[in-house]
Amino acid sequence: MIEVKNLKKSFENEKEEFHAVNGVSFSVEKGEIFGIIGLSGAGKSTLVRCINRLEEPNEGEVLIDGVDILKLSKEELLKERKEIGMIFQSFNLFMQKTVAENISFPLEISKVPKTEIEKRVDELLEFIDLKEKKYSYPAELSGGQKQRVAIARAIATNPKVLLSDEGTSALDPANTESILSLFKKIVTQYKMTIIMITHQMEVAKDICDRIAVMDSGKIIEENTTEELFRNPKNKITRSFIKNLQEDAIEEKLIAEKFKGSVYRLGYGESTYQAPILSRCMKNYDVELSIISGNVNTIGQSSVGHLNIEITGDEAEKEKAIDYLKENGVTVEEIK
Ligand SMILES: Nc1ncnc2c1ncn2[C@@H]1O[C@H](COP(=O)(O)OP(=O)(O)OP(=O)(O)O)[C@@H](O)[C@H]1O
Repeated sequence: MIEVKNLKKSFENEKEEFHAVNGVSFSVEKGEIFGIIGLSGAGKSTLVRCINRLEEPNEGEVLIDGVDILKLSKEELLKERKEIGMIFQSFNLFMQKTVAENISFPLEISKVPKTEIEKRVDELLEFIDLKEKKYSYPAELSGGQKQRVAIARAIATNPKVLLSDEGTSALDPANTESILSLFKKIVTQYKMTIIMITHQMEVAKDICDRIAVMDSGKIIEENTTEELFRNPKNKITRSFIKNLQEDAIEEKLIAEKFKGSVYRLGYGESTYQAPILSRCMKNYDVELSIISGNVNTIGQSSVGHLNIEITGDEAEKEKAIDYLKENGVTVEEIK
């Protein structure tokens, strides 16, 4: 069980003290997936980094099965960190190491015997379904595959808790889905506890047992996912849920209104500035109508989606879709 009590972390800005985490308390049971959702700047990353002391809190307690992480000496903390795995939005893999070497790293630090390391690495590769990439380098992997390796590395020492700091935010919907399934597998197979922070309600809603909403360094609402959706009390919570419902309404309207095939295109940093759609229309005998779309800035990168209707001959449509996919756009058929 993890208990966070009255956690505080402030930063000295030019003139005054800024309270990034301002008296946060919550507890998470073993085997639970606990989501912390909030807008940019709410203090989510700082909070989660205080849990494993990547950031030193000013005040409070972080108890993992009764052990207060904040009271540990540097040496004791190094040992206890084995109990806390963490993954990041940007994967943070060692680029000069192979997949197997990345996963071995925490085991080597923990002085696990070589033969045991080899066995554990193979077991983890099987678990994340990436056996064939054992000797590949991170640069040779897709974003989703990189995050699976980062997860294997984070859980290699069989920690009690896995912290995810926007672990799916850089991924397209299909890869997000596969990472969320992996989270579920970690909880059922290894009985770990997961604390995940996200700014996306659609990510939290399908997987979290309970969700806490954070704003200005405080938890402003906390409930089981079902209850939070049924009866959101705070304005910010309601706006997270409303956006989600608007997406669902939009998709229903699209299905009713448009005669042709409708697709949802997902694009990221490498694709959103390129004139892929206009080239697609030039190269193939199809018409593309934009229905709706958006761009979100996540950290340094921009990701977004476009809903489009494609009309034209079936064979041409297929070629156009292949062209989009070849150019790094994810294509999901809505109707
Ligand atoms: N090292 C630091 N020094 C000064 N201020 C900081 C530091 N780290 C974070 N902050 C501030 O604390 C606040 C909370 O930041 P934090 O990264 O925890 O928010 P967040 O909810 O994770 O947002 P995002 O999703 O954009 O990362 C922000 O206003 C940020 O500018």
